[in-house]
Amino acid sequence: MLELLSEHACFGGVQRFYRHDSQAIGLPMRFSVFIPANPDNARLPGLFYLAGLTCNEETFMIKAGAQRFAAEAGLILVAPDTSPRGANVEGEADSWDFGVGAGFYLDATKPDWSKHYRMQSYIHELRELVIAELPVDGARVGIFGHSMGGHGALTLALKNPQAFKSVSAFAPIAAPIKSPWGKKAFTGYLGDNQETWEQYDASVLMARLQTPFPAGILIDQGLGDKFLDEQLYPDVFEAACRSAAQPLELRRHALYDHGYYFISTFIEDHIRFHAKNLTA
Ligand SMILES: N[C@@H](CCC(=O)N[C@@H](CSC=O)C(=O)NCC(=O)O)C(=O)O
Repeated sequence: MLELLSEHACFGGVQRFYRHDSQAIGLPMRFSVFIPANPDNARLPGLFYLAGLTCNEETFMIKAGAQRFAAEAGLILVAPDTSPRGANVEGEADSWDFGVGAGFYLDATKPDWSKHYRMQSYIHELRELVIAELPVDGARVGIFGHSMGGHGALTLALKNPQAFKSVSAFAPIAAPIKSPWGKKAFTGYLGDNQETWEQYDASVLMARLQTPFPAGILIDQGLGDKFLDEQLYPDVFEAACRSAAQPLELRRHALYDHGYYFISTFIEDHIRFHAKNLTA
């Protein structure tokens, strides 16, 4: 059951914040939704946004400026939190890139973490929930995200193309097996066997892809991003797309950094990309 926490008129539609008891996580979780004006109560395409390290369910709705364009396109936006809250695992709040605010959109297997840190399953649960409880058309759901959330969006879509029919990302952690953030998260949540990490590496999944996304994948990357060289590896994902014959538009932008000024600059293009793919 959904508990409505707050509701705000926004661009002719409504911005809402909800809490619910998650079965996948085993704890209450929060998420946000933007629903455009929908006088006929029609089923509308839905677009999930997965946020990055240190973010929560509010960050995207407050900072990205997406609602204006979702209102124009007739898209419902859904933004989950980035980790369980209140799991009380020892050390879970000790660093900003692991634990609280850093669930990495995977299902942990290591003891202590495996009980609640199940964000991959949670995103699927939330998808089913918004289809059941809100006017989201289950046949027209897309996904995008930023940094850790870009990694989440790419891996969830690549593994579940029937669930997520359109995918894009801002500055994704595109080859986490090579990235210090990814190595820390995978070691902590999954253990030392690197073969188990591959199911959560977008570049590995892309290299093995059987059926490309016909509408292509859109990625924007700032060249002034301080995390680009050490953490993100868009070139590795680009090479994997080439080998899998996956159409990819990877746009590299001089000067832009890793933050929400970058995202808000290009958010309109992403909303239009998904609206086109999900209404075709
Ligand atoms: N605290 C960190 C910076 C954390 C950061 O930059 N988080 C990004 C996502 S990074 C990858 O997932 C973010 O989206 N932050 C929210 C925001 O409002 O910018 C540091 O000290 O560098």
